[in-house]
Amino acid sequence: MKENQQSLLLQSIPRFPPPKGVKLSYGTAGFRADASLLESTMFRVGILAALRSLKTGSVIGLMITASHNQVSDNGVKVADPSGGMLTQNWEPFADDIANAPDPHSLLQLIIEFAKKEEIGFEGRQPAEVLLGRDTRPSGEALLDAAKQGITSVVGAIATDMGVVTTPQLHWMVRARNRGMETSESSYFHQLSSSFRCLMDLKPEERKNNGDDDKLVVDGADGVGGEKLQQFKKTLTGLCIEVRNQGDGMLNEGVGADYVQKEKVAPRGFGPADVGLRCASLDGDADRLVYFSVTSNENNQIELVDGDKILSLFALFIKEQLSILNEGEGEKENGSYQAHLGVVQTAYANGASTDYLKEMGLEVVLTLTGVKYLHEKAAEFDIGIYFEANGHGTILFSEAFLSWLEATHKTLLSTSEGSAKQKAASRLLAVSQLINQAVGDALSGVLLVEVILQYMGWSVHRWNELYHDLPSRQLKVKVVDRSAVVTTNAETVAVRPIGIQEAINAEIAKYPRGRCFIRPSGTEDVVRVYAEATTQDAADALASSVARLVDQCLGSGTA
Ligand SMILES: CC(=O)N[C@H]1[C@@H](OP(=O)(O)O)O[C@H](CO)[C@@H](O)[C@@H]1O
Ligand SMILES: [Mg+2]
Repeated sequence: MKENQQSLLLQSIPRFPPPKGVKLSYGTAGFRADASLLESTMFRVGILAALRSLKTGSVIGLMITASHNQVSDNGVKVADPSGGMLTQNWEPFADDIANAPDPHSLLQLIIEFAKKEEIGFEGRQPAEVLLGRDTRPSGEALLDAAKQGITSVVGAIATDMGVVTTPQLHWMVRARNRGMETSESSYFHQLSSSFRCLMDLKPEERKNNGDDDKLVVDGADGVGGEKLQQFKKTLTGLCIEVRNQGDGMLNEGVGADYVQKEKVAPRGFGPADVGLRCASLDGDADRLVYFSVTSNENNQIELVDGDKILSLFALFIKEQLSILNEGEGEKENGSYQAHLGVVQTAYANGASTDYLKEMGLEVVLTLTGVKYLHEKAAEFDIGIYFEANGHGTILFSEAFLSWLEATHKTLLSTSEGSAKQKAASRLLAVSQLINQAVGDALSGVLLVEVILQYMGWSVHRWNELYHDLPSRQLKVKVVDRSAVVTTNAETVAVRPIGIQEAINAEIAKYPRGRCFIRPSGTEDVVRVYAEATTQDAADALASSVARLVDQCLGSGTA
């Protein structure tokens, strides 16, 4: 590393001393902590993002958000050139620099890493990082720290995209690296035009449905609510009312995480909404769940979670593929047997996995965290991934898309208006609508809505696809959550020694019981998940295992 670069870093590094006695980890989805602890982390991740840009010769994203966490928390995640999550190979470097205790050791780590990764600082195009943040009040100061980190790499450019959803920033990074326009309006334009195209391809008899059929969306009092309120004005054929647009406290009794975990209606929804089709976004709008208020009391809901969204998408895609392949002998006529697969985690409801397998789909389980699901889904021609909490998307391989585009062109010239041509158009429109970089609640909501209209289904009909096994999730606050170590896609705890045997003894008491624990990567808690044949049994199993965790490691249930 040249001297001018070293001295630039040495000038800026001391301005952001790390907090004392705090160990930070890149975790499930970037660094997260109380916002007051994060200035030095932002600055350092800014440096990392600029280095990543130099290494890849591409634009990189840096998003400041703590998603579903309480408003006083904040966090940061990095988007790679494809718009996906930062390559996992760089996570150890992120952990090391975030925790480097003094300027000298930080500089040393950067010099060594740049050498190992063969990052040249001169003679190439300068680094560029696109920055975004959610609506958290701490975001502005943290953005400034990140910018200073970026610009302490010689020549690096920090481009502020303002307050955006996480998926918008990922989309912009991807678009920019493909030579496309990166503005918010181009993002909205892509979503609305592909949505329009899918609406126009509805079966004739369903063409007039939908206009007076309202969807009510809980915006979590975050950035997603604001954006949807703005975006919905440009949509026709869909009536959306947005509540919790940002006047109330972010994520406080609202949002997809709250609705999915507590299984109750969010703030602002009540008896007057019984039976309506409702949806909830999370704090940075990368998660989406649907629900419908079922009773006048206790805010009870029918929850339609990420597993059901995945099932709906899988059904639709499978149907379009079979229309497209109808009557085509394998390998004849250029037909392409697309490899369709779905990816879930251990939190997926057991009934959903059974349902998807019965549909003849290949189902893969990965660790919790989009970075794992996305990677796996990218191995298919069409890979659909969803976490039960509503984070997911549909990935189309380049090879499949090229085939689809060519086939569509041929069909347009030979049999315009045929069922096959329409199926090809629909699949192409889905690939434009659904975010290819990361799960996106705004594009997700549009795809769900258009598929429901295509099928002529109500939210209740959709929810009847299969019946969820009753489940319960709890959090346990412990002294050190890293004391829990898991294996087998997080379903077996190998540490603390003996705890898994005790959990197994509890599980054995319940028919079809399933339960596992794992340390959260976003909150300072151990999570407990339990499933059984009745809600009481799931609740009892979760509580007894939470007690075990507490006795073994902890200090009271969160
Ligand atoms: C059980 C659960 O919902 N876990 C969530 C949560 O991670 P944890 O590591 O469990 O805190 O936040 C992640 C980021 O949003 C999300 O990917 C993941 O699914
Ligand atoms: Mg989120």
